[in-house]
Amino acid sequence: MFSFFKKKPVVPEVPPAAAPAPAAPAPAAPPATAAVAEQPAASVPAAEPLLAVEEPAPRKSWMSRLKAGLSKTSANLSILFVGAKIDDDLYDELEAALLMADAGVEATQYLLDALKRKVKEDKLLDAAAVKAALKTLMIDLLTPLQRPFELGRHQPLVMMISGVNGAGKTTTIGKLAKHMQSHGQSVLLAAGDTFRAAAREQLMVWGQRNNVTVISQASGDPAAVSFDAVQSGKARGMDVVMVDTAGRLPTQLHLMEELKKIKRVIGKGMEGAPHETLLVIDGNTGQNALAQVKAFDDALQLTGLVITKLDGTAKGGVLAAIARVRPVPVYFIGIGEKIEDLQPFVAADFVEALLG
Ligand SMILES: Nc1nc2c(ncn2[C@@H]2O[C@H](COP(=O)(O)OP(=O)(O)OP(=O)(O)O)[C@@H](O)[C@H]2O)c(=O)[nH]1
Repeated sequence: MFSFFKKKPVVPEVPPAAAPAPAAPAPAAPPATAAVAEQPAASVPAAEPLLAVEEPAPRKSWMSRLKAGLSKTSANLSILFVGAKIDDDLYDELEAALLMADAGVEATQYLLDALKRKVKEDKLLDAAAVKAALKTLMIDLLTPLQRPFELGRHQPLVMMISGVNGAGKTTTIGKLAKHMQSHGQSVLLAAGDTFRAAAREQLMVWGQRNNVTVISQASGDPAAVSFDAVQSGKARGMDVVMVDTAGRLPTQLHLMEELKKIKRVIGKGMEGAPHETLLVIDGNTGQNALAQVKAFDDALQLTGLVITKLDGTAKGGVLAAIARVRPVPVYFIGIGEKIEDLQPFVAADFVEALLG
C-alpha cells in the first residue's frame, strides 16, 4: 500500500475533490507575469491519459510485481547460488553479474570485498548462507537511499521535478498527485514544460479530468509559470505544488542554466522553496542514469530521486552504483505505467525482489 510520512495531521484548506475549476480568487498581489491559464480551455485537444488505473496496491501484489519487474536484473544474480561451491569461480561470476546489472565498478568491488570478508569471518560454507550474507550487505548498502517522503512540512510543500527527455517526469507527477490526493492533500501543478506545447496540454487535460489545478502559460517562460504556481499555491492554501520542467540533457548547458533559474525564481515566490528538488531517471539507462544524477545534483543540489521503468530492465543494479557514488535518496521507484506501479523505495523489498 502506498504511504507517505505525515509530520502533522494536515487538513487541506481546499478539498481535493472540489469543483474542477478552482473557486478561490487569484492571489491578492497578482504575479508580474500575465496570461496564466488554469485548467484547459474547451478547445484543448484530447491528450493521452497520463495514468491507466487508480487502484491502491496491496503489499503482496506490489512485491510480486516488483519481482516480475526486476526479473531481468535478478536473473543472472539469483541463479549463481544454486548448488554453487564457494570458490573463486563463484566470486568471478558474481562480479560479472553485478557489472552486467550496471551496479558499476565501485559498488561491485565494495560488495565483493565485503562478501569475501564475511564468508571468511563467519566461516560460511554453503551457497545459501553466502547468498543470505550478500542480501544483508546489499540491504545495508541501499538502506541509506531509503527515505520516506514527508508531507505537511510546509504549506504549500513545493516540489520541482527535473530529468532528461522521456524519463517519466510528467507521468510520475500524475501518479504522485493522485497518491497525494488520496492522502487528503490538495495539489496544484505547474506546467513548466513550456518547450513542448503538447506536454502542457496533456498535463492540463489530465488536471481537468482529475480535479487537479494546473497553472499554465502560453508565453513560454518556465520560471514565470513556476513563480505563478507558487504564488497561487500560497494564496489558495494548497498543500502541495509540483513544478514540471521540460526534459533536457545535462550536456545542454544553457538548459541546465535555465533549470537553475527556475529553482531560484521558485525561491523568490516562497522562501526556502523548492522544498524538494527531484530528479526522475529512467532505470533502463543504467550507468548513464548515474551520470545524470551527478550532473543534475551538481546543478540543482537534488533532495531526491524517482527511478522509473525498472520493469523489464536488466540494469536495476544502478541503485547500488548510486548508493556508492552519489547517494541521493530514492523516494519512489516505478515499475510500470499504472498509478499503483509507483511506490516508495524500500531497500529490503528491493533486495528481496532481486535475490529472492
Ligand atoms: N514501462 C514503464 N513506462 C513508464 C514508467 N514511467 C513512465 N513510463 C512511460 O514513459 C513514457 C515517457 O513518460 P513521460 O512522463 O511523458 O516522460 P517525460 O519525462 O515527462 O518526457 P518529456 O516531457 O518528453 O521530457 C510514457 O510512455 C510513460 O507512460 C515506468 O515506470 N515503466
